[in-house]
Amino acid sequence: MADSETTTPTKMSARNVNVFYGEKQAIQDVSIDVDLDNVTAFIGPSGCGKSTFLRTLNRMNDTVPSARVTGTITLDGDDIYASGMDVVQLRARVGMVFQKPNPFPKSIYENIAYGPRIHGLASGKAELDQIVEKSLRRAGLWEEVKDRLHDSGTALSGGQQQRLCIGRAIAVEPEVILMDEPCSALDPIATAKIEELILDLRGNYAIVIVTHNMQQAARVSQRTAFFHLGRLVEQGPTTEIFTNPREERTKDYITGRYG
Ligand SMILES: Nc1ncnc2c1ncn2[C@@H]1O[C@H](COP(=O)(O)OP(=O)(O)OP(=O)(O)O)[C@@H](O)[C@H]1O
Repeated sequence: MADSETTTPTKMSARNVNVFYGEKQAIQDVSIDVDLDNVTAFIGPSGCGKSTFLRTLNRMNDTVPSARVTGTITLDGDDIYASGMDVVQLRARVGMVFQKPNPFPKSIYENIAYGPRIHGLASGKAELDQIVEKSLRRAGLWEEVKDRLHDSGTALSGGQQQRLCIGRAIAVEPEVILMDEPCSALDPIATAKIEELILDLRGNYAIVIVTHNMQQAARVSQRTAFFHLGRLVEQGPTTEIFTNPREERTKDYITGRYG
């Protein structure tokens, strides 16, 4: 199991959150806190709403015309659905890594430099170069790409592309990183590298990961939330959820009885 959870301040809070796609309700009355220094795993059977809920945390659901969110979600106490919220800024603070690596069809350097440039984080080329190096180092990719920064990001292997996407998220200095099944398109070696990276990043960012892989949830997370049919059934320290779940449905899922 991953290192035990630490008691850390809450970074994000969701209270009584519902999500609808048109008439269909995909998330029902979910309340959960995301801690600053822990990795939180969302697990549950396909279609239970993990991705939908994850996407409420940086308003990615805004991009789906039929989606509607009710309830309250806060980041450092501020309502992220408040009318004055700058969504571009929010998504820089709450970054996201997707299931399929999706680097821009640009150079490795540009993949990382783009965000800091548009957010005005660098005053010149030298500072931008530093941000690119620091982000690629943090993403565990620097040594592999430092001599070919101007090659296309899409020419990297799948695992390298995913680390590039993590580097791209890190480059704009996020506070929270949301990962939606970040390893599902990767082989076991590339997966192990991403898991190591998640453990390295822990403590610098609040991290939430959606995963279908129980072993992965156990390895990388300190908190686990189990979703079923759009509801949050149970949440708690990962060790407890995996060894001593309170709910029968959680036990059935983690022992592979359904899902
Ligand atoms: N854009 C959309 N429009 C309409 N319904 C959607 C949309 N996205 C998801 N849904 C529905 O919402 C429910 C939850 O889907 P979601 O993708 O969040 O589940 P999930 O637990 O992440 O599933 P999986 O593990 O298979 O990725 C499903 O019934 C799904 O069909």
